[in-house]
Amino acid sequence: MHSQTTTQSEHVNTLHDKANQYLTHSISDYFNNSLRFEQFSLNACNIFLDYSKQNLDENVMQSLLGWADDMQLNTAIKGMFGGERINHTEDRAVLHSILRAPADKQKSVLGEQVANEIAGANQQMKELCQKLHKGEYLGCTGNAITDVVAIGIGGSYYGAKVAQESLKAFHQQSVKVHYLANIDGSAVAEKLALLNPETTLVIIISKTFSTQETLLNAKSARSWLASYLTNYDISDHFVAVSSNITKAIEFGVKETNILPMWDWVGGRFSVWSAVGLPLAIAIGYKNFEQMRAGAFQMDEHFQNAPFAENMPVLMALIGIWNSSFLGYNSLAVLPYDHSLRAFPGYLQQVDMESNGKRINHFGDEIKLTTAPIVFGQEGTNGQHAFMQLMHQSNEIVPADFIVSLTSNSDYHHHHTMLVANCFAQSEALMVGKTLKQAKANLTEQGLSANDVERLAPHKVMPGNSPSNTIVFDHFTPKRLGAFLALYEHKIFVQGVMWGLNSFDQWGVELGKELGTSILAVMGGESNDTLSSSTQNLISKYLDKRQ
Ligand SMILES: O=P(O)(O)OC[C@H]1O[C@H](O)[C@H](O)[C@@H](O)[C@@H]1O
Repeated sequence: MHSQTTTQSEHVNTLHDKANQYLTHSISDYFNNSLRFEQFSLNACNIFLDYSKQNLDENVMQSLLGWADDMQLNTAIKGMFGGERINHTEDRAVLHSILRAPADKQKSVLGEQVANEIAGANQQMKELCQKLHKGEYLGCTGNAITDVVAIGIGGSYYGAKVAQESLKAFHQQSVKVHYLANIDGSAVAEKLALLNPETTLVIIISKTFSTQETLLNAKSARSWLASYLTNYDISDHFVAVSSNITKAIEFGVKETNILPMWDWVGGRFSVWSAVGLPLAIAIGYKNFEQMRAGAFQMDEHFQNAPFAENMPVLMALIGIWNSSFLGYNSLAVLPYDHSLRAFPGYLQQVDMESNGKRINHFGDEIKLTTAPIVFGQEGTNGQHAFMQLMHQSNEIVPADFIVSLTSNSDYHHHHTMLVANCFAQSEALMVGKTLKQAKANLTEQGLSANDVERLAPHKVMPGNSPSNTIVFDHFTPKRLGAFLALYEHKIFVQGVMWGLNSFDQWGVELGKELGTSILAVMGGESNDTLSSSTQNLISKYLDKRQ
């Protein structure tokens, strides 16, 4: 399916030529066209995208869309949804989206047997949720489970965590769901101190069941349970979600308490599978299904809307224009919504772990800048921190402002101020402030001519920073599903355009390997391949080790 490299398209050269000219184009000037906002915004699945504050026009869009055709984006989309093994370095299909599709679609793509496995896993999730909510899941001392600790990291953590926080209004009161991801012992101690072992269920989530952090945290949780519940069989306090059933059983999880995963669901896209179990427990299985339904709605939009009106495709092309052509190598993700405060962290994994690569399908270096450095924080906190750099440094940082029109709380006047700040920031980043304006402001404030001259340059803001504003009414499970799928597909499209495999993560694997080797050195093994810096740091640690 990979018929050509990114740079073989003539549109790429055209876009490079255009970029030089657009770099000095004022975004504000696009608004001389009174239809700018109408023409550069769209609605899909109850999510509204305003991209009128981007530094592009119809001309650039046409080249980007032409390039998408050259890269056979349409075929690539069909390939992914149809179950082609597009993750070619691991020889796997990429089918997280099938988990949110109706059963007949699952059957036609995966066959009857796997479709039945999916249905079985869903049934298992549903029953477990119901049992917990009714207080019928009992711990070994006969008390009902009241708390669930989900142990997992990366994709086996972030999706469920971010969705659970976003959907607070839908939380079930009967069971509290907690997460443990970091390997730091302080995190473990803090979490376990809140819990009663008699009424705690531990869900170990690991696709491979070999991730160091997850296994160590799970072992510590097991010791904690065992030390309190001596003389009891604690196996009912464990549930596992994994594609490695053997290892989960070896750990001590009952086979009937293991929910499956499949190799065609990538970790960072796995919240739609049983990896979403803690989330389903937190919000109820019906709401979890609604979230899948929302994502399916976005899947349908993505597969059927013409590219010029296709939200994930447009967001992908805009992002590529910014990073690969205009040379803006970062993306600030700024949710003006407290419930989405974990979203920047989640997106860091989904985006950077997917597209933070420089080699194309043919094994050659990609001649374009690929994934941006994604960072962000909830508004307005970010305004009092890194946004200074966005206004006045010599970096241009494109931004995604994400804002809910309705408040999640009764403090409506807070919400008005929050939204006002969001709109003010995107406007200020675009408009900036000229030297002339800065001087006029200072003169108005009554400063002496000398002070006006001295201070004015410090008050200048270059402006012209592009941004998207993504707007929705408050989150429902369905809308959140659509929103998460929007970013998933955006990232997929970007991978196709850059000609890279968005679904492996060899860089992360190297860290895991070295982590294991260094742990062995700390345990007494010698390893002369390590640098003297690392050897000495290990010695320093060993000198102090308690
Ligand atoms: O689910 P696990 O096998 O424990 O993997 C957890 C995580 O490990 C690594 O960080 C991978 O890069 C992630 O994509 C994955 O989600």
